[in-house]
Amino acid sequence: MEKVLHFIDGQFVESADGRTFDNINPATGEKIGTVAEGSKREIDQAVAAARRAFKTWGKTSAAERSVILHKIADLIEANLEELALLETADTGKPLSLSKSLDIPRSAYNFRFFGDFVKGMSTETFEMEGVALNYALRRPVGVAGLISPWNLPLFLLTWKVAPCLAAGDTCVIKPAELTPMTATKLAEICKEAGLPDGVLNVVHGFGPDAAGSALTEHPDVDLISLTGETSTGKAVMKAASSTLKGLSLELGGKNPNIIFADCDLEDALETTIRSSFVNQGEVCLCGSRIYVERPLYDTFVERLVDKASKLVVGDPLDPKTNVGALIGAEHLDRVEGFVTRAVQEGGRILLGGKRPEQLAKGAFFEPTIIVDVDSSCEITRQEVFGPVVTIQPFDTEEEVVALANDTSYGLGATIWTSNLKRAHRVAGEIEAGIIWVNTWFLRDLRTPFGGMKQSGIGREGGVHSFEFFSELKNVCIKL
Ligand SMILES: NC(=O)c1ccc[n+]([C@@H]2O[C@H](COP(=O)([O-])OP(=O)(O)OC[C@H]3O[C@@H](n4cnc5c(N)ncnc54)[C@H](O)[C@@H]3O)[C@@H](O)[C@H]2O)c1
Ligand SMILES: O=C/C=C/C=C(\O)C(=O)O
Repeated sequence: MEKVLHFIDGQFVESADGRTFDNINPATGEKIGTVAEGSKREIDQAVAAARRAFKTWGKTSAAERSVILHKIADLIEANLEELALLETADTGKPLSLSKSLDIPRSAYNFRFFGDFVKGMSTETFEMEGVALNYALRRPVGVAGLISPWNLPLFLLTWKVAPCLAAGDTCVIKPAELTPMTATKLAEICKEAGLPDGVLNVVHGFGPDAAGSALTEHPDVDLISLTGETSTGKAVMKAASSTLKGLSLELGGKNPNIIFADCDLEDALETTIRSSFVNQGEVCLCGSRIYVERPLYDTFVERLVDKASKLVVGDPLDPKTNVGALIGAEHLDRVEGFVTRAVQEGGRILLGGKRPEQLAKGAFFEPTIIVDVDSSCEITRQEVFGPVVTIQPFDTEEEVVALANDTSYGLGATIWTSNLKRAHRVAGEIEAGIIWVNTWFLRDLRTPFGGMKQSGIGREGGVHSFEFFSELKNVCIKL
Protein backbone atom coordinates (compact mmCIF):
# COMPACT_ATOMS: atom_id res chain seq x y z
CA MET A 1 0.00 0.00 0.00
CA GLU A 2 1.45 3.31 -1.05
CA LYS A 3 1.11 6.18 1.40
CA VAL A 4 1.29 9.33 -0.68
CA LEU A 5 2.45 12.38 1.28
CA HIS A 6 2.69 16.11 0.71
CA PHE A 7 6.13 17.60 0.06
CA ILE A 8 6.49 20.93 1.84
CA ASP A 9 9.75 22.81 2.35
CA GLY A 10 11.82 19.72 1.55
CA GLN A 11 9.92 17.38 3.90
CA PHE A 12 7.43 14.60 3.17
CA VAL A 13 4.55 15.24 5.55
CA GLU A 14 1.04 14.10 6.42
CA SER A 15 -1.78 16.61 6.75
CA ALA A 16 -1.81 18.36 10.13
CA ASP A 17 -5.28 16.92 10.84
CA GLY A 18 -4.21 13.46 9.62
CA ARG A 19 -6.88 13.36 6.91
CA THR A 20 -6.40 11.05 3.95
CA PHE A 21 -8.36 9.79 0.98
CA ASP A 22 -8.17 6.47 -0.85
CA ASN A 23 -6.25 5.90 -4.04
CA ILE A 24 -7.98 3.43 -6.36
CA ASN A 25 -6.48 1.58 -9.31
CA PRO A 26 -9.18 2.05 -11.98
CA ALA A 27 -8.19 -1.12 -13.84
CA THR A 28 -8.92 -3.35 -10.84
CA GLY A 29 -11.22 -1.20 -8.71
CA GLU A 30 -8.91 -1.96 -5.78
CA LYS A 31 -7.55 0.42 -3.21
CA ILE A 32 -3.80 0.75 -3.72
CA GLY A 33 -2.98 3.34 -1.12
CA THR A 34 -3.93 6.42 0.81
CA VAL A 35 -3.20 10.02 -0.01
CA ALA A 36 -2.70 12.87 2.44
CA GLU A 37 -5.63 15.25 2.00
CA GLY A 38 -4.38 18.80 2.15
CA SER A 39 -6.40 21.84 3.07
CA LYS A 40 -5.82 25.58 3.43
CA ARG A 41 -3.34 24.90 6.23
CA GLU A 42 -0.97 22.85 4.03
CA ILE A 43 -1.38 25.30 1.16
CA ASP A 44 -0.43 28.17 3.52
CA GLN A 45 2.68 26.29 4.67
CA ALA A 46 3.69 25.40 1.14
CA VAL A 47 3.19 28.94 -0.17
CA ALA A 48 5.23 30.36 2.73
CA ALA A 49 8.03 27.88 1.95
CA ALA A 50 7.91 28.74 -1.74
CA ARG A 51 8.06 32.47 -0.94
CA ARG A 52 11.13 32.00 1.31
CA ALA A 53 12.85 29.84 -1.30
CA PHE A 54 12.13 32.40 -4.03
CA LYS A 55 14.52 34.86 -2.35
CA THR A 56 17.48 32.69 -3.34
CA TRP A 57 16.16 30.59 -6.25
CA GLY A 58 15.02 33.76 -8.02
CA LYS A 59 18.60 35.03 -7.89
CA THR A 60 20.33 31.92 -9.28
CA SER A 61 21.70 32.11 -12.80
CA ALA A 62 20.02 30.45 -15.75
CA ALA A 63 23.09 28.23 -16.09
CA GLU A 64 22.77 26.98 -12.48
CA ARG A 65 19.08 26.27 -12.92
CA SER A 66 19.77 24.50 -16.20
CA VAL A 67 22.17 22.07 -14.50
CA ILE A 68 19.52 21.09 -11.94
CA LEU A 69 16.83 20.70 -14.61
CA HIS A 70 19.07 18.31 -16.53
CA LYS A 71 19.76 16.33 -13.33
CA ILE A 72 16.02 16.01 -12.77
CA ALA A 73 15.65 14.76 -16.37
CA ASP A 74 18.45 12.21 -15.81
CA LEU A 75 16.75 10.92 -12.66
CA ILE A 76 13.34 10.66 -14.34
CA GLU A 77 14.99 8.55 -17.03
CA ALA A 78 16.81 6.44 -14.44
CA ASN A 79 13.48 5.83 -12.64
CA LEU A 80 11.45 5.26 -15.80
CA GLU A 81 10.25 1.76 -14.89
CA GLU A 82 9.01 2.74 -11.44
CA LEU A 83 7.42 5.99 -12.62
CA ALA A 84 5.67 4.19 -15.47
CA LEU A 85 4.24 1.57 -13.08
CA LEU A 86 2.98 4.28 -10.70
CA GLU A 87 1.41 6.22 -13.57
CA THR A 88 -0.33 3.14 -14.90
CA ALA A 89 -1.57 2.10 -11.45
CA ASP A 90 -3.05 5.59 -10.95
CA THR A 91 -4.58 6.05 -14.40
CA GLY A 92 -5.32 2.60 -15.84
CA LYS A 93 -3.46 3.50 -19.05
CA PRO A 94 -1.36 0.83 -20.80
CA LEU A 95 2.06 0.44 -19.22
CA SER A 96 3.51 0.48 -22.74
CA LEU A 97 2.14 4.02 -23.15
CA SER A 98 3.46 5.22 -19.78
CA LYS A 99 6.88 3.89 -20.81
CA SER A 100 6.89 5.24 -24.35
CA LEU A 101 5.05 8.55 -23.93
CA ASP A 102 4.32 9.83 -20.43
CA ILE A 103 7.63 9.29 -18.68
CA PRO A 104 10.05 9.98 -21.57
CA ARG A 105 8.20 13.20 -22.40
CA SER A 106 8.30 14.22 -18.71
CA ALA A 107 12.10 13.88 -18.75
CA TYR A 108 12.26 15.74 -22.04
CA ASN A 109 10.19 18.63 -20.65
CA PHE A 110 13.01 19.26 -18.14
CA ARG A 111 15.75 18.78 -20.74
CA PHE A 112 14.06 21.06 -23.22
CA PHE A 113 13.51 23.97 -20.80
CA GLY A 114 16.92 23.36 -19.20
CA ASP A 115 18.46 24.04 -22.61
CA PHE A 116 16.02 26.70 -23.74
CA VAL A 117 16.62 28.96 -20.74
CA LYS A 118 20.30 29.28 -21.60
CA GLY A 119 19.52 30.74 -25.01
CA MET A 120 16.88 33.26 -23.93
CA SER A 121 17.29 36.83 -25.15
CA THR A 122 15.29 40.00 -24.71
CA GLU A 123 14.53 42.90 -27.01
CA THR A 124 16.42 46.16 -27.58
CA PHE A 125 15.05 49.30 -29.25
CA GLU A 126 17.34 52.15 -30.11
CA MET A 127 15.93 55.68 -30.53
CA GLU A 128 18.87 56.89 -32.59
CA GLY A 129 20.80 59.62 -30.78
CA VAL A 130 18.07 59.92 -28.12
CA ALA A 131 17.80 56.80 -25.99
CA LEU A 132 18.44 53.09 -25.77
CA ASN A 133 15.75 50.72 -24.51
CA TYR A 134 16.45 47.21 -23.42
CA ALA A 135 14.32 44.67 -21.61
CA LEU A 136 15.33 42.56 -18.64
CA ARG A 137 13.65 39.27 -17.86
CA ARG A 138 12.97 38.53 -14.19
CA PRO A 139 11.18 35.69 -12.40
CA VAL A 140 7.72 36.52 -11.09
CA GLY A 141 7.59 34.74 -7.72
CA VAL A 142 5.40 31.88 -6.50
CA ALA A 143 3.35 29.88 -9.01
CA GLY A 144 0.44 27.56 -8.25
CA LEU A 145 0.49 24.64 -10.71
CA ILE A 146 -2.73 22.64 -10.97
CA SER A 147 -2.67 19.53 -13.12
CA PRO A 148 -5.19 17.00 -14.52
CA TRP A 149 -5.30 13.19 -14.36
CA ASN A 150 -5.03 12.17 -17.98
CA LEU A 151 -1.26 12.63 -18.53
CA PRO A 152 -0.31 13.29 -14.92
CA LEU A 153 3.49 13.64 -14.89
CA PHE A 154 3.70 14.71 -18.55
CA LEU A 155 1.38 17.70 -18.07
CA LEU A 156 2.69 18.56 -14.61
CA THR A 157 6.30 18.72 -15.80
CA TRP A 158 5.19 20.77 -18.82
CA LYS A 159 4.51 23.47 -16.20
CA VAL A 160 7.12 22.70 -13.53
CA ALA A 161 10.08 22.73 -15.94
CA PRO A 162 9.57 26.25 -17.38
CA CYS A 163 8.53 27.52 -13.94
CA LEU A 164 11.80 26.41 -12.35
CA ALA A 165 13.82 27.37 -15.43
CA ALA A 166 12.44 30.91 -15.22
CA GLY A 167 13.49 31.19 -11.56
CA ASP A 168 10.04 30.92 -9.99
CA THR A 169 9.12 28.61 -7.14
CA CYS A 170 5.96 26.55 -7.03
CA VAL A 171 3.19 24.86 -5.14
CA ILE A 172 1.78 21.92 -7.08
CA LYS A 173 -1.77 20.63 -6.63
CA PRO A 174 -1.89 17.37 -8.61
CA ALA A 175 -5.17 15.82 -9.71
CA GLU A 176 -6.63 13.93 -6.76
CA LEU A 177 -7.13 10.81 -8.91
CA THR A 178 -3.44 10.56 -9.88
CA PRO A 179 -1.21 11.64 -6.98
CA MET A 180 1.68 9.19 -7.08
CA THR A 181 4.09 10.49 -9.72
CA ALA A 182 3.91 14.05 -8.33
CA THR A 183 5.26 12.91 -4.97
CA LYS A 184 7.86 10.78 -6.77
CA LEU A 185 8.87 13.87 -8.76
CA ALA A 186 9.41 15.69 -5.45
CA GLU A 187 11.78 12.89 -4.34
CA ILE A 188 13.66 13.20 -7.61
CA CYS A 189 13.94 16.98 -7.32
CA LYS A 190 15.34 16.65 -3.81
CA GLU A 191 17.88 14.10 -5.02
CA ALA A 192 18.81 16.38 -7.92
CA GLY A 193 19.73 19.11 -5.44
CA LEU A 194 16.76 21.43 -5.89
CA PRO A 195 16.79 23.61 -2.74
CA ASP A 196 14.06 23.05 -0.14
CA GLY A 197 10.91 25.07 -0.72
CA VAL A 198 11.47 25.63 -4.44
CA LEU A 199 9.00 22.86 -5.33
CA ASN A 200 6.17 21.87 -3.00
CA VAL A 201 3.37 19.37 -3.53
CA VAL A 202 0.03 19.52 -1.72
CA HIS A 203 -2.45 16.74 -2.46
CA GLY A 204 -6.18 17.18 -2.18
CA PHE A 205 -9.35 18.17 -3.98
CA GLY A 206 -10.26 21.22 -6.06
CA PRO A 207 -13.35 23.21 -5.05
CA ASP A 208 -13.51 24.38 -1.42
CA ALA A 209 -10.32 22.47 -0.74
CA ALA A 210 -6.58 22.58 -1.47
CA GLY A 211 -7.15 23.69 -5.09
CA SER A 212 -9.27 26.72 -4.29
CA ALA A 213 -7.05 27.62 -1.30
CA LEU A 214 -4.17 27.84 -3.77
CA THR A 215 -6.04 29.91 -6.34
CA GLU A 216 -7.30 32.32 -3.68
CA HIS A 217 -4.01 32.66 -1.84
CA PRO A 218 -2.87 36.31 -1.66
CA ASP A 219 0.82 35.40 -1.82
CA VAL A 220 0.58 33.33 -5.01
CA ASP A 221 1.48 35.36 -8.11
CA LEU A 222 0.61 32.97 -10.92
CA ILE A 223 -1.78 30.10 -11.52
CA SER A 224 -1.25 27.65 -14.36
CA LEU A 225 -4.09 25.18 -14.74
CA THR A 226 -4.70 22.33 -17.13
CA GLY A 227 -8.17 20.97 -16.67
CA GLU A 228 -11.79 21.29 -17.66
CA THR A 229 -13.26 24.49 -19.05
CA SER A 230 -15.63 24.73 -16.07
CA THR A 231 -12.61 24.51 -13.71
CA GLY A 232 -10.90 27.26 -15.71
CA LYS A 233 -13.88 29.52 -15.11
CA ALA A 234 -13.87 28.83 -11.35
CA VAL A 235 -10.11 29.37 -11.14
CA MET A 236 -10.31 32.63 -13.09
CA LYS A 237 -12.94 33.93 -10.71
CA ALA A 238 -10.92 32.94 -7.63
CA ALA A 239 -7.69 34.37 -9.02
CA SER A 240 -9.28 37.71 -9.86
CA SER A 241 -9.47 38.92 -6.26
CA THR A 242 -5.67 39.11 -6.08
CA LEU A 243 -5.12 39.67 -9.82
CA LYS A 244 -2.92 36.66 -10.46
CA GLY A 245 -1.39 35.88 -13.82
CA LEU A 246 -3.32 33.03 -15.43
CA SER A 247 -2.50 30.31 -17.91
CA LEU A 248 -5.43 28.04 -18.72
CA GLU A 249 -5.18 24.91 -20.87
CA LEU A 250 -8.74 23.60 -21.01
CA GLY A 251 -10.99 21.19 -22.83
CA GLY A 252 -11.39 20.48 -26.52
CA LYS A 253 -13.79 19.01 -29.08
CA ASN A 254 -11.32 18.70 -31.87
CA PRO A 255 -12.28 18.15 -35.52
CA ASN A 256 -10.42 15.57 -37.61
CA ILE A 257 -11.08 16.55 -41.25
CA ILE A 258 -10.45 13.95 -43.91
CA PHE A 259 -10.51 14.95 -47.57
CA ALA A 260 -10.94 12.28 -50.25
CA ASP A 261 -7.46 13.01 -51.68
CA CYS A 262 -5.64 12.09 -48.46
CA ASP A 263 -3.18 9.26 -48.00
CA LEU A 264 -5.82 6.84 -46.74
CA GLU A 265 -3.55 4.37 -44.97
CA ASP A 266 -1.76 7.14 -43.10
CA ALA A 267 -5.05 8.87 -42.23
CA LEU A 268 -6.56 5.63 -40.93
CA GLU A 269 -3.52 4.64 -38.88
CA THR A 270 -3.23 8.07 -37.28
CA THR A 271 -6.98 8.41 -36.75
CA ILE A 272 -6.91 5.19 -34.72
CA ARG A 273 -4.37 6.90 -32.46
CA SER A 274 -6.04 10.31 -32.38
CA SER A 275 -9.34 8.63 -31.46
CA PHE A 276 -8.35 5.98 -28.96
CA VAL A 277 -4.86 6.50 -27.55
CA ASN A 278 -4.90 6.82 -23.75
CA GLN A 279 -8.55 5.65 -23.93
CA GLY A 280 -9.37 8.92 -25.72
CA GLU A 281 -8.44 10.80 -22.58
CA VAL A 282 -6.21 13.32 -24.32
CA CYS A 283 -7.38 16.90 -24.71
CA LEU A 284 -6.14 16.82 -28.33
CA CYS A 285 -8.04 13.70 -29.41
CA GLY A 286 -9.97 14.24 -32.63
CA SER A 287 -13.38 13.18 -31.43
CA ARG A 288 -15.34 14.74 -34.33
CA ILE A 289 -14.34 13.03 -37.56
CA TYR A 290 -15.54 14.61 -40.83
CA VAL A 291 -14.98 12.63 -44.04
CA GLU A 292 -15.48 13.93 -47.59
CA ARG A 293 -18.41 12.07 -49.12
CA PRO A 294 -16.61 10.08 -51.89
CA LEU A 295 -14.38 8.49 -49.23
CA TYR A 296 -16.98 8.25 -46.45
CA ASP A 297 -18.17 4.64 -46.82
CA THR A 298 -14.67 3.25 -47.34
CA PHE A 299 -13.22 5.26 -44.47
CA VAL A 300 -15.97 4.29 -42.04
CA GLU A 301 -15.70 0.61 -42.93
CA ARG A 302 -11.90 0.57 -42.67
CA LEU A 303 -11.81 2.56 -39.42
CA VAL A 304 -14.38 0.26 -37.78
CA ASP A 305 -12.38 -2.75 -38.93
CA LYS A 306 -9.10 -1.39 -37.53
CA ALA A 307 -10.67 -0.21 -34.27
CA SER A 308 -12.32 -3.60 -33.75
CA LYS A 309 -8.83 -5.11 -33.58
CA LEU A 310 -7.72 -2.89 -30.68
CA VAL A 311 -7.14 -4.92 -27.54
CA VAL A 312 -8.93 -3.58 -24.48
CA GLY A 313 -7.61 -5.01 -21.26
CA ASP A 314 -5.09 -5.27 -18.47
CA PRO A 315 -2.83 -2.20 -18.67
CA LEU A 316 0.14 -4.33 -17.63
CA ASP A 317 -0.25 -6.71 -20.58
CA PRO A 318 2.05 -5.61 -23.43
CA LYS A 319 -0.64 -6.58 -25.96
CA THR A 320 -3.13 -4.08 -24.55
CA ASN A 321 -3.91 -1.02 -26.68
CA VAL A 322 -6.72 0.50 -24.63
CA GLY A 323 -6.61 0.41 -20.83
CA ALA A 324 -9.10 1.50 -18.19
CA LEU A 325 -10.73 4.92 -17.97
CA ILE A 326 -9.76 7.03 -14.98
CA GLY A 327 -12.51 5.69 -12.72
CA ALA A 328 -16.03 4.43 -12.20
CA GLU A 329 -17.57 7.90 -12.11
CA HIS A 330 -15.99 8.90 -15.41
CA LEU A 331 -17.03 5.55 -16.95
CA ASP A 332 -20.66 6.33 -16.05
CA ARG A 333 -20.25 9.76 -17.60
CA VAL A 334 -18.83 8.39 -20.87
CA GLU A 335 -21.55 5.73 -21.05
CA GLY A 336 -24.18 8.40 -20.43
CA PHE A 337 -22.96 10.37 -23.47
CA VAL A 338 -23.23 7.25 -25.65
CA THR A 339 -26.72 6.40 -24.38
CA ARG A 340 -27.95 9.91 -25.10
CA ALA A 341 -26.28 9.89 -28.55
CA VAL A 342 -28.39 6.85 -29.44
CA GLN A 343 -31.51 8.54 -28.07
CA GLU A 344 -30.73 11.45 -30.40
CA GLY A 345 -30.63 9.13 -33.43
CA GLY A 346 -26.97 8.07 -33.39
CA ARG A 347 -26.07 4.60 -34.67
CA ILE A 348 -23.29 2.69 -32.96
CA LEU A 349 -21.04 0.93 -35.46
CA LEU A 350 -18.58 -0.35 -32.88
CA GLY A 351 -18.39 -0.66 -29.11
CA GLY A 352 -20.76 1.45 -27.05
CA LYS A 353 -20.51 -0.72 -23.96
CA ARG A 354 -18.37 -2.02 -21.13
CA PRO A 355 -16.49 -5.22 -22.04
CA GLU A 356 -18.17 -8.01 -20.03
CA GLN A 357 -14.96 -9.84 -19.14
CA LEU A 358 -13.51 -6.69 -17.54
CA ALA A 359 -16.36 -5.79 -15.19
CA LYS A 360 -14.16 -4.97 -12.19
CA GLY A 361 -12.33 -2.12 -13.85
CA ALA A 362 -13.48 1.10 -15.53
CA PHE A 363 -13.21 -0.25 -19.08
CA PHE A 364 -15.15 0.93 -22.13
CA GLU A 365 -14.91 -0.39 -25.68
CA PRO A 366 -13.61 1.83 -28.50
CA THR A 367 -16.80 3.34 -29.84
CA ILE A 368 -17.69 4.72 -33.26
CA ILE A 369 -21.00 6.52 -33.78
CA VAL A 370 -22.56 7.73 -37.06
CA ASP A 371 -25.86 9.37 -38.12
CA VAL A 372 -25.44 12.31 -35.75
CA ASP A 373 -25.32 16.00 -36.62
CA SER A 374 -24.03 19.15 -35.00
CA SER A 375 -27.18 19.56 -32.92
CA CYS A 376 -26.42 16.37 -30.96
CA GLU A 377 -24.81 16.55 -27.53
CA ILE A 378 -22.20 13.95 -28.55
CA THR A 379 -20.80 16.30 -31.23
CA ARG A 380 -20.81 19.35 -28.96
CA GLN A 381 -19.52 18.26 -25.57
CA GLU A 382 -16.15 16.88 -24.62
CA VAL A 383 -16.57 13.17 -23.79
CA PHE A 384 -12.91 12.52 -22.89
CA GLY A 385 -13.22 8.81 -23.58
CA PRO A 386 -12.76 6.30 -26.44
CA VAL A 387 -15.74 7.62 -28.38
CA VAL A 388 -15.76 9.29 -31.81
CA THR A 389 -18.44 10.38 -34.23
CA ILE A 390 -18.10 10.34 -38.03
CA GLN A 391 -20.05 12.66 -40.33
CA PRO A 392 -19.84 13.06 -44.13
CA PHE A 393 -19.30 16.45 -45.83
CA ASP A 394 -19.47 17.70 -49.41
CA THR A 395 -17.52 20.95 -49.61
CA GLU A 396 -14.57 22.67 -48.00
CA GLU A 397 -16.76 25.59 -46.89
CA GLU A 398 -19.22 23.21 -45.26
CA VAL A 399 -16.57 21.33 -43.28
CA VAL A 400 -14.87 24.53 -42.12
CA ALA A 401 -18.24 25.74 -40.81
CA LEU A 402 -18.90 22.39 -39.11
CA ALA A 403 -15.42 22.33 -37.57
CA ASN A 404 -15.81 25.86 -36.20
CA ASP A 405 -19.32 25.31 -34.87
CA THR A 406 -18.13 24.74 -31.31
CA SER A 407 -17.35 26.70 -28.19
CA TYR A 408 -13.94 24.99 -28.04
CA GLY A 409 -10.84 25.78 -30.09
CA LEU A 410 -7.95 23.60 -29.01
CA GLY A 411 -6.74 21.41 -31.88
CA ALA A 412 -7.66 20.26 -35.38
CA THR A 413 -6.32 17.76 -37.88
CA ILE A 414 -6.56 18.07 -41.66
CA TRP A 415 -5.86 15.20 -44.07
CA THR A 416 -5.29 16.16 -47.71
CA SER A 417 -2.63 15.95 -50.41
CA ASN A 418 -3.69 19.33 -51.84
CA LEU A 419 -1.13 21.81 -50.54
CA LYS A 420 -3.18 24.92 -51.25
CA ARG A 421 -6.22 23.47 -49.54
CA ALA A 422 -4.15 22.45 -46.51
CA HIS A 423 -2.94 26.04 -46.05
CA ARG A 424 -6.37 27.50 -46.74
CA VAL A 425 -8.23 25.28 -44.27
CA ALA A 426 -5.50 25.56 -41.62
CA GLY A 427 -5.93 29.33 -41.83
CA GLU A 428 -9.71 29.11 -41.46
CA ILE A 429 -10.05 26.70 -38.53
CA GLU A 430 -10.52 28.38 -35.17
CA ALA A 431 -8.08 26.34 -33.10
CA GLY A 432 -4.70 26.97 -31.48
CA ILE A 433 -2.99 23.83 -32.79
CA ILE A 434 -3.51 22.56 -36.34
CA TRP A 435 -1.92 19.38 -37.63
CA VAL A 436 -1.82 18.61 -41.37
CA ASN A 437 -1.35 14.93 -42.30
CA THR A 438 -0.21 14.10 -38.78
CA TRP A 439 -1.38 14.35 -35.17
CA PHE A 440 0.25 15.11 -31.80
CA LEU A 441 3.62 15.73 -33.46
CA ARG A 442 5.21 18.12 -30.98
CA ASP A 443 8.01 20.64 -31.27
CA LEU A 444 8.24 22.13 -27.78
CA ARG A 445 9.30 25.53 -29.15
CA THR A 446 5.91 26.11 -30.77
CA PRO A 447 2.94 27.91 -29.20
CA PHE A 448 0.59 25.40 -27.55
CA GLY A 449 -2.85 26.36 -26.30
CA GLY A 450 -6.46 26.91 -27.15
CA MET A 451 -8.73 29.55 -28.65
CA LYS A 452 -12.28 30.29 -27.45
CA GLN A 453 -13.23 28.26 -24.35
CA SER A 454 -10.22 25.97 -24.71
CA GLY A 455 -8.02 28.31 -22.81
CA ILE A 456 -6.09 31.49 -22.25
CA GLY A 457 -2.41 31.87 -23.07
CA ARG A 458 0.14 29.66 -24.74
CA GLU A 459 2.72 27.25 -23.37
CA GLY A 460 5.93 26.10 -25.07
CA GLY A 461 9.33 27.66 -25.74
CA VAL A 462 9.37 31.41 -25.27
CA HIS A 463 5.61 31.41 -24.60
CA SER A 464 6.11 29.54 -21.33
CA PHE A 465 8.72 32.12 -20.35
CA GLU A 466 6.35 34.96 -21.21
CA PHE A 467 4.08 33.55 -18.53
CA PHE A 468 6.64 32.54 -15.91
CA SER A 469 8.71 35.73 -16.09
CA GLU A 470 8.26 39.50 -16.10
CA LEU A 471 9.84 41.78 -18.67
CA LYS A 472 10.91 45.22 -17.59
CA ASN A 473 12.06 47.89 -19.95
CA VAL A 474 15.05 50.07 -19.12
CA CYS A 475 15.19 53.36 -21.05
CA ILE A 476 18.55 55.16 -20.99
CA LYS A 477 18.75 58.70 -22.35
CA LEU A 478 21.81 59.15 -24.50
N1 LIG B 1 -5.70 22.02 -23.04
C1 LIG B 1 -4.87 21.13 -22.55
O1 LIG B 1 -3.67 21.18 -22.75
C2 LIG B 1 -5.42 19.99 -21.72
C3 LIG B 1 -4.58 18.93 -21.42
C4 LIG B 1 -5.07 17.87 -20.65
C5 LIG B 1 -6.37 17.91 -20.16
N2 LIG B 1 -7.16 18.95 -20.47
C6 LIG B 1 -8.54 18.97 -19.98
O2 LIG B 1 -8.62 18.52 -18.64
C7 LIG B 1 -9.86 17.85 -18.42
C8 LIG B 1 -9.59 16.51 -17.75
O3 LIG B 1 -8.85 16.68 -16.60
P1 LIG B 1 -9.51 16.74 -15.14
O4 LIG B 1 -10.83 16.02 -15.15
O5 LIG B 1 -8.45 16.38 -14.18
O6 LIG B 1 -9.85 18.27 -15.04
P2 LIG B 1 -10.46 19.01 -13.76
O7 LIG B 1 -10.73 20.37 -14.25
O8 LIG B 1 -11.53 18.24 -13.12
O9 LIG B 1 -9.25 19.02 -12.73
C9 LIG B 1 -7.99 19.59 -13.04
C10 LIG B 1 -7.33 20.04 -11.75
O10 LIG B 1 -8.03 21.16 -11.23
C11 LIG B 1 -8.33 20.95 -9.86
N3 LIG B 1 -9.54 21.71 -9.55
C12 LIG B 1 -10.81 21.38 -9.82
N4 LIG B 1 -11.65 22.36 -9.40
C13 LIG B 1 -10.87 23.34 -8.87
C14 LIG B 1 -11.15 24.60 -8.27
N5 LIG B 1 -12.38 25.07 -8.16
N6 LIG B 1 -10.11 25.34 -7.84
C15 LIG B 1 -8.85 24.89 -7.98
N7 LIG B 1 -8.53 23.70 -8.52
C16 LIG B 1 -9.53 22.93 -8.97
C17 LIG B 1 -8.48 19.45 -9.76
O11 LIG B 1 -8.36 19.03 -8.43
C18 LIG B 1 -7.34 18.98 -10.64
O12 LIG B 1 -6.10 19.03 -9.97
C19 LIG B 1 -10.48 17.72 -19.78
O13 LIG B 1 -11.45 18.72 -19.94
C20 LIG B 1 -9.33 17.97 -20.72
O14 LIG B 1 -9.67 18.44 -21.99
C21 LIG B 1 -6.71 20.00 -21.22
O1 LIG C 1 -4.24 16.03 -22.87
C1 LIG C 1 -3.64 16.97 -23.36
C2 LIG C 1 -2.36 16.91 -23.98
C3 LIG C 1 -1.55 17.97 -23.93
C4 LIG C 1 -0.28 17.95 -24.54
C5 LIG C 1 0.68 18.88 -24.28
O2 LIG C 1 0.51 19.82 -23.40
C6 LIG C 1 1.95 18.87 -24.97
O3 LIG C 1 2.21 18.03 -25.84
O4 LIG C 1 2.76 19.75 -24.64
